[in-house]
Parts: sequence; structure tokens; C-alpha cells
Amino acid sequence: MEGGKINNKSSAISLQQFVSLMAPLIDLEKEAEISSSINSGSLRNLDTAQKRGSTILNLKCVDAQTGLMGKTLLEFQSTKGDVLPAHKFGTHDVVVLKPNKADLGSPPLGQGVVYRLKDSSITVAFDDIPEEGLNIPLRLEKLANEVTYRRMKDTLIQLSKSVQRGPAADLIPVLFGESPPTVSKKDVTFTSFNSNLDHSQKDAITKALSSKNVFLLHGPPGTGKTTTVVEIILQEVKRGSKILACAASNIAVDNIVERLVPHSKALNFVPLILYPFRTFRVKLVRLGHPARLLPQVLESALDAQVDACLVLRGDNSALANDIRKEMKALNGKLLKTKDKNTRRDIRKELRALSKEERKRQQLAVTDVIKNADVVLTTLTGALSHKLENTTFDLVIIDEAAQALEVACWIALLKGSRCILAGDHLQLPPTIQSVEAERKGLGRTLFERLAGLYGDEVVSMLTVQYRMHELIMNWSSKELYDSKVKAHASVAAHMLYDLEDVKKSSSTEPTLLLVDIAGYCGDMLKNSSCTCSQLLDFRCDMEEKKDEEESTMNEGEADVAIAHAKRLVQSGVRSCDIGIITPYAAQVVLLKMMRSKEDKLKETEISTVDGFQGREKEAIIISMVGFLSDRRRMNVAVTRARRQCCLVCDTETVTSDGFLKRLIEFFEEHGEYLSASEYTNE
Ligand SMILES: Nc1ncnc2c1ncn2[C@@H]1O[C@H](COP(=O)(O)OP(=O)(O)OP(=O)(O)O)[C@@H](O)[C@H]1O
Repeated sequence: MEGGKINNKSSAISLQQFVSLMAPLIDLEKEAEISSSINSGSLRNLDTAQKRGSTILNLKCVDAQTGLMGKTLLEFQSTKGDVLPAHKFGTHDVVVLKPNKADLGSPPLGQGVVYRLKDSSITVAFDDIPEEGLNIPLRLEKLANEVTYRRMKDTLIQLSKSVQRGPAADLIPVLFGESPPTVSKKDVTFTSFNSNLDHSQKDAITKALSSKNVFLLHGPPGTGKTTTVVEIILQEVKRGSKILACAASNIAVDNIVERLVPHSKALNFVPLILYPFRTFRVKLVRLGHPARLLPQVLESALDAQVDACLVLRGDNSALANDIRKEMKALNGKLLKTKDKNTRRDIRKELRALSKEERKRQQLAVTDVIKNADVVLTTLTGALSHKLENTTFDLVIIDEAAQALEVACWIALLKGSRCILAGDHLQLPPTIQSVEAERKGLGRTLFERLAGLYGDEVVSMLTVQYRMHELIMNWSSKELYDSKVKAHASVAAHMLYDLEDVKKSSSTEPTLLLVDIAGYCGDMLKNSSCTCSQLLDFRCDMEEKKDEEESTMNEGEADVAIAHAKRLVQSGVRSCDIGIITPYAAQVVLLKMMRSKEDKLKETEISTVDGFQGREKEAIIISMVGFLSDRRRMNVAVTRARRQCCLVCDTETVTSDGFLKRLIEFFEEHGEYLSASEYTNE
């Protein structure tokens, strides 16, 4: 395979070996997730749960809004009104709401999905929420998502059965190395929808369209992987394919939806007037809980289309509204009535109405899915019963190098051909169980197939559209055999080329190394938190890490914030700056420091994982000891468009060969500053 080196031998595994290997590993992973969540018996006390990040105590509800397709959005802040304590909640997590003082096992006030997370607030989408009980101190608890594991186990069983029958019967032997991959004998030509495609993108698309069973699109950072995936989808729809497009994360699925919408069919949502001359249109539908979807793709959501479909079918929405109104009135009556017989009659009526409602909805769902050219969902969402009897000509999985192979099979079993897009040299799948990881749960299908078939099925994109060439060159040389080149439009772009940005000693360098060797920062000088609070948190959150001492570094945080301030003083917008650091404790420290800096309000601070797939004009990396994971370091550096600033202790870092070369590259091609130059800022 081009770029990363992959061991061919370990790629060969039979279907039966795979199934027997994976089943116990999924159990291990499930146990690891449960033991870190609130519903584990191991968490006997709430303070421990908060320290582990699986509950947030002392919250007040500050806002309630309805919307989002019937969901209620409640926003919570700390009763003290400051930055939320460190926690492990992420958007899309399932959570329950309880009174702050309720016992651990007590029933919740409601269950919902995290919709939005800010430093000082968390918004949750609830289906139903009590009208009473919200004006007391509250807490949120994170639940383990056991559904995903059940779906993966079910998929393993289905996989063993599908060899004989099912839409993927011919694909499975190819993906387990028992039959060779094949390509169309006819030359494939196409007229692209996107007139800017480069030669490597066009080559990849040709190869994808020619493949009869499997194709891998290897997209290094910023090379237009999603752009290429979208073009492949359009070309395939044009030739009549029905496509299931998936990714491990909701955000990656939404990325594709957003880019397909301009080509999509006007049901109720694309204003025709915007695309008056386009004759080719794609019918797309996005499955998933509305709280997990980006607001800009909500109109492609199944729920929205089902409503539209009911209108088109003549089941006008007035009728639907009447049914809902009637049900609401009956529910009200039920609450007030004591008489047994009347209650029984009302319940009977309610059951009949809801049955009618469900039937109408189901018919519409079937219609929408049957008529769609492209169905988009997360990998686990592909096991939705709504897709039970639907098969596809092609399954496309984006971010495939970040997905567990078992999760990929949920989608793959529904189609006869597949295209996987990803980069195994960026972030791997997140795995909680160290043992499951060691035994192979994290080995991705993308990597395995690349090892099995190499260039026969892989195309690598080689022109990148994000980074100044100096930023790209390190990554290209270190990880992609120097094959990735910067496009002329970005190769020499500088921070000071941006509007309103002055040329200054801070904005001139493309690569900047700030060495904190020997520097003892003015510890937490601007922060209201105490060191012991952070240390408590560090020990709890990072207990799995070997490098306990390297999880937090005040000196580096000082310098990172000081450099961000200098950039803002030179005119760089604070939202164009990102600070990346490997450990959660360092993220909290940096956020606390930032909360005192008005000018840095919009600067994003996150671990590497929070930045995958994203970019900023300037990136500051606080290394905190060292980040010896090549893939994480690759992602961190390649988020930067015009400047990458590395803050580290060169004495510690250079003990690792990979990082030593990184530092040398920055020293040779960039500016070198000592941290002392940032003191007293
Ligand atoms: N052929 C092209 N000509 C000009 N710009 C392009 C081309 N292909 C992609 N781009 C631009 O490059 C940027 C990155 O593209 P895209 O988001 O498709 O890349 P990606 O590989 O999915 O990114 P990531 O590294 O985040 O995974 C986008 O701004 C896109 O518009």
C-alpha cells in the first residue's frame, strides 16, 4: 500500500476465526464501558462518579425550548455559574436527569441525548420532561450505550449466516481473502459534477466506479476525501445505484449530507429556485435521532421526510394533527377520571388511535426509504429495523479507518459492493478496554484489506488543500512516503495574508517551536482553580495512562495562552486559533486560563480527538511531556492551515525517535523560541 506500511500476513483471517476472535472482545469492551459509567455497581458514591466524569452534580436548568421535531431542549449550568467540572460527557451521549440529592439507583426525571456542550453549560434533548421538579439542584448521569454492543454481537451472528445468502453473499468471501477482488472489464468514463477535481481524485473515482466488490480510498489530511466520496455517490446514483452511506460518527455522516444537499431532490426542503438549471437530483434521507444531527441537515432527516411524504400521499397533516390533539385530550381526561370503566374505554380508544398513527408513519417510512437513492446513517444506525428489508447496490463507509471492523459489517451485510474511505495514519477507533485493544479489536477493516490486497484495491489522494507546504512536508515525509503535495492555492499561504492580520514576529513563522526546557511557568497565575483540584481530577481521569506526571503542565499552558494572545493582538481572529493537547487535565487547565481572557473566548481547546476532520488557521500544540502516538501527532499537526506552533520540553521529547525528528524538522524549517520570551504576559 502507498504511504503507511501494513503487515500483509496478519491481514489474512477466515470468517470463522474473525467471528470467534471478536465475540469475546466485544464483551470486554462492553464491560469496560459499563464500568466507567454511572450504572456500574462499582460507583457507590456520587463524588467518585463526578471525579470519574460520569455524572455532573449541582446543575440548574437555565433554559427550556421546544423544537427539534417535538423534543424539549433543556440547558443546564453549574449552580455556581462557572466552568463545568471535568467530565466525560460527549454530544450524542445518552444521559438521565435526577434531583441532585437523589440516591444513585433512584428513578430519573427524564432520559435524553446530549445536544450541545459548552465550557459552562450542557444542553440535553428530552422526548418527555416533567413540568415539575426542574427548579431544584439537579444532576446528569451518563449511561453506558449497551445497544451498540448488542448490535455488534447480532451482526457477528448474521455474518456467519450471510455467507450462503443475503445481499453480501458474494462480497464476504472477497473481504476474507477467499475470492479475489474483481473490476469491470469495460473502461469507465465519467463527466464529473465537480469541475475542480485533481488528477488523483479523478483516478480514484475511476477506480471506484470500476470496482465490482471492494475499493479503498486513502485520503491523507486535507486531500479532499469527502469531496471524492460525494462525487462517487453522485456518479453511482447517476448510473442507477441505490446507496447506503455510513460513517462511525454522526458528524462525518452529516458532512456528506451537507455536501449532497445542493444536488438533492426538492421534496419539501431544497428551494428549487436555488438550483433552477440542475436536472439531475439525488433523493436522500438521513436516519438518526434529531438531537444527533447537525441543524443544517435536519431537513434531510427521516422524520421531516415522513411528514412531507404523508402530505404527498394525501394523508394531510391536518389529519395527523387532529389525531395528536385527540390523543392529548384523551390523556388529559384519563388523568382526571377515577371511574374504572370510563378509564378502560379511554385507554382502548387511545390504543386504537396510536395504532392508526403508527401505521400511517410506518407506511410513510417504508415509502421514503424505498424511493431514496441514498440512505445516510451511522454504522450502528444501519441496523435500524427501518432498513430491515432494504438492500443496496453499494455501501460506502467514510472514516472507515476509525471504525471497528465489526461495526462496518452492520452496514456491509446490506450490500453487494463496498467502498471504504479513510486514513489509517490518522486516529484509530476509540477503544476503552486495554485488553480488547491488545487482542485485536482495534484492527480496522480498512487496514486489513489494505494489507490483504494493497494497491490492487487502494487509491491514495495526493494533493492537499489545507496546509502551507512546510506544515504538510513533515507529515508527508514521515507518514506518506513524501507522496502528498500542497496545492498551489495553499502551498505558500501565510497567517498575515488573512484580512486584518498584521505581519509580526508572531504571525510570520509557519512553523514555530517554543521550548519550555528549564522554564517553570508562573503556575496557574490567572486561574481560580487550585492545583489540588486539578491533580485530583488528573489521577481519576487519566488513571489508565502510564505517564501520570505528564498529563498536565502549567508552564506549557501559560505559553500556549500567551502565544494565542499575541496572535490575537496581531489581528488573527480568536476563532481561527485552536489549541490541541493530548490529556483531558491539560484541556481543563487551558480552558480555565482562557476563561479569564476575554479576547480568547472563541479559541477552541480540545484533545486531538475533538479536532479530527477539522482545521484552524493557527494551531498551538501543548505536548505535555510527549505524544508518542504517530497517528495522533499527525492529526494534531495537520489541523493547521497557516501556522503550527509546538510548545514542548525538548529535553523530554527528544528521547523518542519519532518526536525527535519532528522537533528537528521544526528547528530546521521554523523559528525557535525559548518559553522565557513569553513570561509576564
Ligand atoms: N479538487 C479540489 N480543488 C480545490 N479544492 C478542493 C479540491 N478537493 C478538495 N478541496 C477542498 O479541500 C478541503 C478539504 O476537502 P475535504 O473536506 O473533502 O477533505 P477531507 O480529506 O475529507 O478532509 P479531512 O482531512 O478533514 O479528512 C475542502 O475545503 C475542499 O473544498
